[in-house]
Order: sequence, then C-alpha cells, then structure tokens
Amino acid sequence: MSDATAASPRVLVTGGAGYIGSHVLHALTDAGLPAVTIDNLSTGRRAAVPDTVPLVEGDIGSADLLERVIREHGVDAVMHFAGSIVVPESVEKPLAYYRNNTANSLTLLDTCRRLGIGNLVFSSTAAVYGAPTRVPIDEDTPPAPINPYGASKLMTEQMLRDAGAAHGLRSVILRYFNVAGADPAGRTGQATPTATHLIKVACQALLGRRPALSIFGTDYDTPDGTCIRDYIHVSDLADAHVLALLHLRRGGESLTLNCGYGHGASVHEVVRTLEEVSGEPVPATLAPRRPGDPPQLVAAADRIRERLGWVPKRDRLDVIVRDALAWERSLAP
Ligand SMILES: NC(=O)c1ccc[n+]([C@@H]2O[C@H](COP(=O)([O-])OP(=O)(O)OC[C@H]3O[C@@H](n4cnc5c(N)ncnc54)[C@H](O)[C@@H]3O)[C@@H](O)[C@H]2O)c1
Ligand SMILES: O=c1ccn([C@@H]2O[C@H](COP(=O)(O)OP(=O)(O)O[C@H]3O[C@H](CO)[C@H](O)[C@H](O)[C@H]3O)[C@@H](O)[C@H]2O)c(=O)[nH]1
Repeated sequence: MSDATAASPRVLVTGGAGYIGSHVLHALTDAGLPAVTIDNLSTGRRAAVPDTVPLVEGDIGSADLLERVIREHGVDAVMHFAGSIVVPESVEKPLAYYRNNTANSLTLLDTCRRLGIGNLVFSSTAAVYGAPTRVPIDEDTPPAPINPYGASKLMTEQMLRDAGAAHGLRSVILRYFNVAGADPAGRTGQATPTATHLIKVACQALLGRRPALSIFGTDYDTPDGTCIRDYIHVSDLADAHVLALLHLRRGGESLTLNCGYGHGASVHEVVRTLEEVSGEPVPATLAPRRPGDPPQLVAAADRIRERLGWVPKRDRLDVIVRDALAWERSLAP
C-alpha cells in the first residue's frame, strides 16, 4: 500500500537530514503532521531524521525523483531547505551555488506546477539584504545581496513570486537571520564539524574541539566594536515553519517574512554568555575583520508575529547557547 492512501496529506521536506530541516521534521512529527524527506546526505545525516519520517536518499535536481516521491506519498505541500549554505564557498564556486540553490529550485518549482502542488515554504536568508545601512531591516528593504549565496536565494524568491502570479503556486518565503541552538530535547542539532557559525564554533572551542575562536573584527562602529546579529533559536524557527505550512493549507496568501527576534547581540556578548552558562572560559583570539561581514544585521520582526501568530518561546541568548552547548557535548569528539 502506498502512503498516498493515508488519510492526511504529507509535506515533502527537501533537505530534512540537515540542521534546520531536521528540527522542522521533529516539529512536524510533534504536531502530528506527516512528512517525507528527500536528502542527498551531502551535509545531512540519516540519524537526524525522525524514525517515523521516510527518508528518500537522492538529489532534488532530479525531476523524476521529485515526481515519484510526490505521487507515492500523496504530497500536497513542500518545505524547501535543500541547498548549499557556505558564503565564502559561494564566492569561490558561484556556479555550483547557482546550480544547487537556483537551478535545482527551478526543477522543484516546475515539478510542483506540473503536479498541481500549490503550497511551498522556502528557506531564504537575511543574506538577500546584503549590507543594509539601517537596522532593523524590514521586509520591504530592497534586496541587494553581496555574494553569490544571497543572490542564488534571491533568484529563487523571484521565481516563486512569478510562479505565484502565473500558476497559483502560493509560498511563504522565510528569511532567516542567524539560526543557532539545538533541539532542547537533544534529538538533533548542528552536526557539521566544519560549520562556520559563531555559536557552533565558540562551543567547539570551549570543549577543546578547535584550538580557539577567532573574533573577526573588533573595530566596527558598534558599542563594543564587534558585529551584531539577531540570533534565533532553531526550535522557534521550526515552529514558524509549521505555522507557515498551516497558513498555506488554509488557503492563505503568499508572504515574505523575516525570521528573527528584532534585537541583536554582539560577538563579545555571545562569548560572554557562553562563558556564564558553562562557567568556563572560551579560548579566543582577536582577529582581523572577515571580508563581507556587515556590522549589524537585526530583523524587523513584527510581520511574522502578525501574519502567522508566531510567538517565540526561546528568545534568550543564554537559552540558545545552553542548548547549542548541550548538543555539542553530546557529539563524539
Ligand atoms: N543555517 C543558517 O544559519 C541559515 C541561515 C539562513 C538560511 N538558511 C537556509 O536554510 C536551509 C537549510 O540550511 P541548514 O543550515 O540546515 O544547512 P544543512 O547543510 O545542514 O542542510 C541542508 C540539507 O540539504 C541537503 N542537500 C543539499 N543539496 C541537496 C540536493 N541537491 N538534493 C538533496 N539534498 C540536498 C544536505 O544534505 C543537507 O541535509 C538552506 O536552504 C539555507 O540556505 C540557513
Ligand atoms: O569563528 C567565527 C565565526 C563568526 N564570527 C562572527 O560572528 C558573527 C556571525 O557570523 P556567522 O558566521 O555565525 O553568521 P553570518 O552572520 O555570517 O551569516 C549567517 O547569517 C546570515 C543572515 O544573517 C545568513 O543567513 C548566512 O547564511 C548565515 O551563515 C559575524 O560577525 C562573524 O564575523 C566570528 O567572530 N568568529
């Protein structure tokens, strides 16, 4: 018997074995919403996928695979996480990023159009805003990406808007700010050992799994000289995805929404918070600025609360770093 005969439609989650996708699979499962995932395991891990969710190992660049999974599993909606995410790598290999993030998204959208799938939640990024001069950044700020990663995601946003107008494909585009932390129940977390994100790297340094954290730039025009970011707990972000899916299934209109808390923390504040939470020092060295880092990225975060009724539960830096550290400790060194 195929899953298509099951009572409730399934959501296809691309990239569900990755960091954010796996948290969303757990949130969907917790909410009793059936899902299936396609992942090529290029950076994802099989163990991150909940046991109850079928994992189809394969590449979303294959229209045949997408069509087979959508038909066999009775899919009515898609959440699209699969992609390449490392900004400096996107500068070195731009065409690989346009292929995996833009061309493969085109294949996915076209498959949705052909099969009449009308609901899509898309993982976009604050990187579409580039280096804005004013914070907080609202969704009407003209996008101006400064690297191929941001540009590759913005192109998918544009395809979604055009496909929405022409083919009735409704979408919720979620522009994530700085995603961090881990599932409070310890079921999944950021598991890529070479990840470059601040909180992950700081936890690794604290546990002796990296020699030290480099603090990139202490001469920015910010109160303590280090960059400011809007860190959002990955489980709050996962909840926003569930709400976005329910919005689309109710027939709600297409939306573009920032995902952040609306306030920022500096690199020094993050390090200090981790030291307070752990009671241990973070080995850190002061380093030059990392090219391409805007001094401040903070979301204007009202729209997502108004439009989806999202109420974050973990809007505290100490909770974010506590959960990130607990996850890091659980990983084999
Ligand atoms: N992590 C962040 O801070 C952040 C911020 C903004 C936006 N995003 C977006 O969120 C999404 C998920 O990011 P993440 O941090 O979970 O990254 P991740 O690398 O952990 O997850 C990506 C997943 O997609 C899979 N994948 C990649 N290309 C694929 C393909 N062609 N076919 C099938 N599977 C493929 C990988 O194996 C992995 O499991 C990405 O689209 C990313 O651009 C992430
Ligand atoms: O080892 C490190 C890593 C980071 N930082 C600093 O910490 C801040 C945050 O850096 P991250 O690498 O954690 O995150 P970014 O702000 O560079 O970018 C992330 O958030 C963006 C949106 O805000 C995009 O979504 C992007 O994909 C995602 O990687 C930056 O000031 C960075 O210079 C350090 O000092 N040392």
